Amino acid sequence: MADALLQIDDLSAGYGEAVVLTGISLTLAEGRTLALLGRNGTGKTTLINTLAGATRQHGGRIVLGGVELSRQASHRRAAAGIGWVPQERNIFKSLTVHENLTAVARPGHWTPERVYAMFPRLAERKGNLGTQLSGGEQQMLAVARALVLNPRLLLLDEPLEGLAPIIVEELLRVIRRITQDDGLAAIIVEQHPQAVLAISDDAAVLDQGRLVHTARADVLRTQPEVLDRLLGVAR
Ligand SMILES: Nc1ncnc2c1ncn2[C@@H]1O[C@H](COP(=O)(O)OP(=O)(O)OP(=O)(O)O)[C@@H](O)[C@H]1O
Repeated sequence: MADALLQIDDLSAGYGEAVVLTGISLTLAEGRTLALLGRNGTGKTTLINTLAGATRQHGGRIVLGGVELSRQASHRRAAAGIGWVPQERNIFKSLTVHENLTAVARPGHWTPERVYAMFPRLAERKGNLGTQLSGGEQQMLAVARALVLNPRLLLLDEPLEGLAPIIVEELLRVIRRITQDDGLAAIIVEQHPQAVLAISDDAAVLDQGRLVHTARADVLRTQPEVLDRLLGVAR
């Protein structure tokens, strides 16, 4: 696809000499959300980390908005438009919420004020240190921090993991707004498919480091037998 925002061609990557991902080819158009699914240990995090520049790429190409990212360091990828929310959240715990945002903010649509409007809980906790936040608030801050980078592509690695149901609802609502109303492209990794398929346009399933299925999210949602075969869950 000539006008794809993200183009991945025949990617292989892993850790040191170990190859985890093989032959991954995928495109994502501007403004679309991709649900990246797969059983435990199939390479979802490795793919996200590879896009963010945190693994060893063994072959293939990653192109974002016409810029080849493959050999670029993580900070250059952030400048090129990758907003990464890693599984471990990685907020600066010794800084306040506000300092976490201002430390990384880049000019653009997403200012700290706009982010606070989206996450009223963070606005209330502006002066609190990272250590004083609940798990859900830390996750919101991790998403907020990626947003103020004003990325072209947001990478969310299991953003709902370990959170209370009420926080899950709140985060899903915000992620939906960011991706659907504001048109930011995103890749969301999740173990539990239904919630993420409901807010995604496209879906891709990994198995043993390979891409084994791509579909429209709304179609895959209605195919419990396919979900069961690919993920071992029908819900
Ligand atoms: N730092 C690392 N060094 C070496 N191997 C790793 C490392 N991280 C992950 N792996 C291996 O890479 C493979 C894919 O792991 P990955 O975390 O990408 O899977 P995943 O689909 O995200 O799983 P999960 O849902 O459990 O997080 C696994 O076999 C794992 O053991």
